[in-house]
Amino acid sequence: MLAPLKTLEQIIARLGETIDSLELSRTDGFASLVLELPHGLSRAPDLPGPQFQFAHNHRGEVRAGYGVAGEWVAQGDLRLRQLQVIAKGISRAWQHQDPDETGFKGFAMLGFAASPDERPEASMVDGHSLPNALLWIPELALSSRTGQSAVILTTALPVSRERAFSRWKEQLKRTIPHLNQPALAPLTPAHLDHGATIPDFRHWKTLVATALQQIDQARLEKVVICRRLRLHGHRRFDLTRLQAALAYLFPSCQVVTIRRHLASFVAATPERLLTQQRGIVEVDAIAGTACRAPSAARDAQLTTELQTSPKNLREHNVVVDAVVDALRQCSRRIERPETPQVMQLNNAQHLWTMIRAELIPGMDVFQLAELLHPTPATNGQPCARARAWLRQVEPFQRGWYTGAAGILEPDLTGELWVLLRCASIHDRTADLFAGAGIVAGSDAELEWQETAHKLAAMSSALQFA
Ligand SMILES: C=C(O[C@@H]1C=C(C(=O)O)C=C[C@H]1O)C(=O)O
Repeated sequence: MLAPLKTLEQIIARLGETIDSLELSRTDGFASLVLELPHGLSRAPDLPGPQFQFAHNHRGEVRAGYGVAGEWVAQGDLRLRQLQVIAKGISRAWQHQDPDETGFKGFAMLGFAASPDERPEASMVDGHSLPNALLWIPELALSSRTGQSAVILTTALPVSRERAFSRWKEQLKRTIPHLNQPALAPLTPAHLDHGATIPDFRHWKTLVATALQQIDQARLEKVVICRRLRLHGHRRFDLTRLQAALAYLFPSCQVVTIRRHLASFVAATPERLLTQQRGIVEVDAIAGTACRAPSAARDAQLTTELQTSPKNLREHNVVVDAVVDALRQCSRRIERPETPQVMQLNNAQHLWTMIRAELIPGMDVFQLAELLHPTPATNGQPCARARAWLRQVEPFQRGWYTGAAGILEPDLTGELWVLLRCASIHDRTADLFAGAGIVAGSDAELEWQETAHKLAAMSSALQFA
């Protein structure tokens, strides 16, 4: 493998050779230059400044972005439509040059809070962080898939050659030397102090009882109640170690890190809101949860109980039905498996149905997100009533927890992940979030335990950070 400084020299030389292939004097739009990296990436470095990262161990995929070539924020019921209009404009005027024929392209990050009308900053540990909805084209992006990888440099137009060259060179200098650094020496697992959980267990029981009344009166079929747990570490949480621990513990999950200011939002989520590739969309319906057991026999028994539990199947089918209803509005054909599979993670197992649909022409990620978000996996059914009820009773703001984030391709297809098993982290403090679906037959204590298992995904990884 080339030494990092040698790689840096080569990439800067290649930038000099190829930059003139871009039409930097065009009056608007964006230009991206894609340059091959000599080796694959297992993860992207954590560097100061704005950055995002999506890493999926099993898929062997990493996408990361640093710096800002363009960013747009929105809030309110029209937030996705407003960002869609902007993205359509960008899509029409986004030039790419890929002189090394890597096949990679520039991309944006799209993410949004659970609710269109809350100001999530208030819920973040340091009091300021992510806007309600954000579309962000990074100045330097890294993309790696099955051992092949590229760095993608992007600029807004028009720009002079000198300015683009010097900005890109600076970004390369601060990033490339940090690629594929040896793994950090492990630390001893840290003790974490548990701060408050909101709601506390007493309040939780009242919330579940009130939800069950709503369900009994047929006002709601399902609603997802959440809690927030604050943890304090004895050392500053290190994001590189945290990402490595999450990737190791949850190799089939998407490890998401988003940082704009001081606080970072980190998730290891098993659930896709959607993957759109050309005319096909895939959606994960995940609902109905059991814990894992150390003994294989007990674990298998828990799996069977989960698969045959009427309460869990009811909770699950509400989500599948809602996803299918949403997709009917934009699809020619929908494939809906008859029985759910079980998705096993090391802290929990879930009923999981993957729904695939052939889309009518002209659909994009924004329209699909508008149709699908929030599914009853994180909100409830009926959707508007569950939302209104939660707005009244939920004792904290969810922020980006149960929102979604992912990658937007220049053709407006892409992939969004539901932001679960996550924390907002600043210095030594982390706010963790988890929820559980309440349907007829739910038991407050068991649902509380379920949230404890879900919280353990992040808290066990934080011990190693
Ligand atoms: C709400 C969460 O998880 C969701 C709720 C589930 C359930 O109630 O069984 C399972 C998976 C997720 O769709 C969470 O992890 O916080």
